[in-house]
Amino acid sequence: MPPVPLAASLGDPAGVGPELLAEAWIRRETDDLPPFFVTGGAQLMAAAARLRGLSVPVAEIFHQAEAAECFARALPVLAGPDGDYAPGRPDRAGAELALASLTEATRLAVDGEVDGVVTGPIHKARLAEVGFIHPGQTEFVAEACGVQPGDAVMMLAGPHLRTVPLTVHVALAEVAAAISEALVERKGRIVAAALKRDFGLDAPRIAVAALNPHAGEEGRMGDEEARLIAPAIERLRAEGIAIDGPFAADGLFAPRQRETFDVALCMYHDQALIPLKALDFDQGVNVTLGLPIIRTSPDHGTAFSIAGTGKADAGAMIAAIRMAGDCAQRRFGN
Ligand SMILES: NC(=O)c1ccc[n+]([C@@H]2O[C@H](COP(=O)([O-])OP(=O)(O)OC[C@H]3O[C@@H](n4cnc5c(N)ncnc54)[C@H](O)[C@@H]3O)[C@@H](O)[C@H]2O)c1
Ligand SMILES: N[C@H](C(=O)O)[C@H](O)COP(=O)(O)O
Repeated sequence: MPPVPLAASLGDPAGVGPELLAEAWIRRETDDLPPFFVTGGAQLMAAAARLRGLSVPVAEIFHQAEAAECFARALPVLAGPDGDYAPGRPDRAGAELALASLTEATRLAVDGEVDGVVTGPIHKARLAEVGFIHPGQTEFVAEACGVQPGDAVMMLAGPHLRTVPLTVHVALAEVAAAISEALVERKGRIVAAALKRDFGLDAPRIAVAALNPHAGEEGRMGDEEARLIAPAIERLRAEGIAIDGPFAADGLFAPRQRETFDVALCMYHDQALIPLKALDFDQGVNVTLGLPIIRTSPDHGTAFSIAGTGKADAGAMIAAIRMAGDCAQRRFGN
């Protein structure tokens, strides 16, 4: 029986998503990628590949079951909404196409028709203009799965580091108020379980970053560490989770420190994403933990300014496809 494929959404069609999916297909053998297909946009995908100078035969398919069979000779694209390829020029029609593609890929995963979904980069402000009410794709996919947004945990993963932001798309001014013992405990448990189930780590080591400089310097620069973070860590340790901290965040990502943990639970978006993107931008994957489906995405965004120029690196997209396949294999044995 052919393997169950992955569904990939286009992302914003004016961004780098389509050309990087085309490049991933070209590199399917050298990079040993699992079969995937794109949800919608057959003409657009062909145009994106052409402009990047890639010879990619596009096969329009009418059912996901056809994807694995034709993947070796053509890039399968599920028949559906399409559009003109206008790299670097986002518009309303493109945002609608991005949303339709994401919705269909997610539906197929939720219905168990595909092994997982790889979401192309969307532009959140453009999507909001066409009725997307979620802070990001993480929360959209969570809702489609019937999972509370807080229980869908964003992890960024690269060859050198894995990080999880405790608070995500929250203004910096609101971060301290959003941190609670319950949130640290809830996300800590989800991270520990997911690294076991989907990443094959028997006893994942979690390092928790402090919020304040010098981990609060014994209360002189904030007390969230002693009041909220440390008690939650203690309770998780009592449950048998290998978790430690809170550690001053400035030293946590130094090379020697990185060897002491499998994932860093960080307090806010940039605390988690800056080290990851500094070290692993071209191979960084955004993966959602705690879902009944597998969902990954490249760590980068739409990069409108370089879309269609051939400058965009396909490494993160390729890593996202490979990671979705690896997680699916561990979880479903496909
Ligand atoms: N996976 C996702 O859906 C995802 C991830 C991150 C950001 N975003 C969204 O993307 C939009 C733009 O965000 P941004 O400008 O902060 O980040 P961005 O990642 O689009 O761009 C940041 C910088 O990195 C460069 N870059 C991005 N991808 C690259 C690649 N593959 N190869 C080479 N260079 C690359 C860009 O040219 C730019 O200089 C925002 O709406 C943001 O929310 C989406
Ligand atoms: N915070 C993510 C990043 O910078 O990589 C990005 O905004 C994607 O978020 P979603 O996967 O929730 O769209």
